[in-house]
Amino acid sequence: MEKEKQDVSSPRGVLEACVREFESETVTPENSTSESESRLNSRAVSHWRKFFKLWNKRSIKRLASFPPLGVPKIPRRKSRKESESPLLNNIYNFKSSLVNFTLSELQTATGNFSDENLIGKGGYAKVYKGCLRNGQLVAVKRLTKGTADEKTAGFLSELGIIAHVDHPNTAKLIGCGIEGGMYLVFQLSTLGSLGSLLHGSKDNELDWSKRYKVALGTADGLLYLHENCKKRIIHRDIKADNILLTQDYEPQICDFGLAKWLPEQWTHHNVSKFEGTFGYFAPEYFMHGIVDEKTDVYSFGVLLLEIITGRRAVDHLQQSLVIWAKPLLDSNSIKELVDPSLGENYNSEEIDRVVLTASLCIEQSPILRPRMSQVVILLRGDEYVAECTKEYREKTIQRTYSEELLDAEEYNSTRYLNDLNRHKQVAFSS
Ligand SMILES: Nc1ncnc2c1ncn2[C@@H]1O[C@H](COP(=O)(O)OP(=O)(O)OP(=O)(O)O)[C@@H](O)[C@H]1O
Repeated sequence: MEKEKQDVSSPRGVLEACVREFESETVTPENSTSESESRLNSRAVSHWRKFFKLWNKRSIKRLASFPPLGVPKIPRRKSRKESESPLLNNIYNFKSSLVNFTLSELQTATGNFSDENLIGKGGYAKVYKGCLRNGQLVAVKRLTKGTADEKTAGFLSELGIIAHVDHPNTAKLIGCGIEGGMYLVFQLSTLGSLGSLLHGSKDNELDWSKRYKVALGTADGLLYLHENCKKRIIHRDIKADNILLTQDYEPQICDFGLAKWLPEQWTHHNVSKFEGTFGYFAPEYFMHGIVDEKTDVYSFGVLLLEIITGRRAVDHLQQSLVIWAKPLLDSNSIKELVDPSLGENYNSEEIDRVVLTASLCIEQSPILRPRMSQVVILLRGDEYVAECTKEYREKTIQRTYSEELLDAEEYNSTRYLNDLNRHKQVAFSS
């Protein structure tokens, strides 16, 4: 057991190293910047400890024989058909499988973009259900907002990212169209978005096992974007409306309109214009415009809270879910947190894991938030670790820019709540 504790490549080692790292980085009196921050940090460590206790209680024997942790291999999608547009091929390094649709093909598929086929409306686009000549069901995203230049920029930016993304938990782009407008054509996700199922008017279709599946799959998709995709991608708009569900409730991350590639050597990206969705913003994003992996982790934490509670990130009274949930998370009041429509029909071990993961992901200081590779371990627990392959790609733990900045700065919970309220006022004042 002692030997395993020392081994940072074992699952137990990874988690214990995290706890040790948190303890040494956060609660020593020398580097604690204020009393309140120290209290805040102790709370985060105690969240990790709670998780760890849970882990220890159930899996001590099996853990000893676990193989080192590996990242599952992602199957590559096979090519469908050569793109018909050499220009787009050259400029955007298109996947060879993407189709260039004519306007008349898209009109035929969507009943001339009829209202009956309108299945989604976002800030930038209208999305129509369609059926291609070969019978394939599609979602056609027609960019509607902004000047011609803004539409082109938005289209190219989303296309440039989504065309490089290929994972079971990301939306599947089939092709695009640039005749008579800007169109992106995706495989249809028949159940629509997680947001529409969680908050829609239909009877509750999402039992706990489906919600847990959605949480796991979304974490896998986001891990892929951050760490396993050809480019390092920050999504920047993770929310329930941007998680689509296939017929068997497999989640697919969609809407790469705000996504950013971060070159390896960049610590972070800075933005001056606020884009995204209020209620999901990480504090370092609205305070400093910082975009990196940890800003997505925060949004993912809010998404987990939505899944647990069935509440919106910001409700009709403009109350923030994070502010509502924080005291309940801190006191581990699971019964008060859980969506009343679930009753007691949930697996308490799974819900404990999801609640603790959410608590960590919404920590105001990015350094206290886990990375997506840690989130996947936290959410899946020992069942996942037991299935891990022998391959272990050791990665040096590099701190993200926002971790460095927030660590260096005194940022306590009173300031955080003040900032959150201030930004809420700004967001809703126009
Ligand atoms: N492939 C798809 N299958 C089914 N429904 C989809 C698909 N793609 C999008 N939708 C629906 O359309 C909605 C809007 O899509 P999307 O988020 O891509 O648009 P947007 O204008 O970029 O939105 P936002 O304002 O969030 O940026 C989604 O929430 C979803 O309900």
